[in-house]
Amino acid sequence: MPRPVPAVLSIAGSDSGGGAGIQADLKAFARCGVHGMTAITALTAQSTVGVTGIHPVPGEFIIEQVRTVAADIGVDAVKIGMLGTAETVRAVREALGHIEDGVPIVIDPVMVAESGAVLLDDEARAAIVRELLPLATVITPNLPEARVLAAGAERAGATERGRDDVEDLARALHGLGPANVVVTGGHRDEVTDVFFDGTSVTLLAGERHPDGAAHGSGCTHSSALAAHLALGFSPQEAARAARRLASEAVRDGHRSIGRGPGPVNVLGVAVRAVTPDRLARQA
Ligand SMILES: Nc1ncnc2c1ncn2[C@@H]1O[C@H](COP(=O)(O)OP(=O)(O)O)[C@@H](O)[C@H]1O
Ligand SMILES: Cc1ncc(COP(=O)(O)O)c(N)n1
Repeated sequence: MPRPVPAVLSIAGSDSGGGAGIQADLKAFARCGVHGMTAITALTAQSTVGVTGIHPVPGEFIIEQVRTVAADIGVDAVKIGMLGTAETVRAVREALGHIEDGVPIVIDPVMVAESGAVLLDDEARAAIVRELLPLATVITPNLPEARVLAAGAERAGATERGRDDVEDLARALHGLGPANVVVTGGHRDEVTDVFFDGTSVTLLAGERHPDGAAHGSGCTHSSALAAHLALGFSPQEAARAARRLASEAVRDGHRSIGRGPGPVNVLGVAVRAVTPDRLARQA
């Protein structure tokens, strides 16, 4: 029987502060109207201020999480976020073998949290490039992540040189094997996402919300993108929709939750808590 709504799987880390990672992904899936599923790669003890600990999930158990949901529910798109270690990358590569060929895969090569904490070691970065990027339908690095990945590409002889221009960066990253590249714009003044499909570059412009809250913006973006692919949108249309949703989530974000960069709020004004006061007023 066809699923009543698409089912989208996030393979990513948990953010105990509720702003990024798996927690952001499930909120983005709910906002997009798809059924969200999770295979957790690592637990982080994390707040808006920093990460105090990382507890990787054993590779075998990452594979088991994916195998279990794929066998019963099925998977219409995958989003991959924080991986942390090379062992985790290898496990995720194996886990993808339990998902049908042709299911779209979005990879957000998470390296550093908004708070500055490092979430990926060097060996893992090389493993992502080698094992996962060639499988991706879309990769969604932010500008610093794109620079790091492209530098690796140059060392491997995959690109020619000098990569400060974002469009050139997107082209260089396409050379690593993904079908499409989005370099997200949160770290640039004009906040324009750069989309490259191997033939042409499209600039996905939009409003900048300088006073918003951006912890979780990248996770929200890549999850919304995966959800839109599952819903049948083209990669470019999905990237446009994801940019809009992420930007609104930053705009509606909670600046005063925590002492660091506050969490995005992808559910926006649609969700208002039912407080005893509000309930009494309605009665
Ligand atoms: N201040 C902002 N105003 C509007 N959109 C933003 C803002 N910051 C990030 N975005 C959008 O959120 C998405 C994630 O971008 P980015 O912040 O670059 O990712 P990351 O969280 O991985 O650093 C992109 O679509 C980007 O354009
Ligand atoms: C578990 C986990 N995954 C990803 C991020 C990056 O999120 P962002 O760059 O949007 O702050 C994070 N901080 N924690």
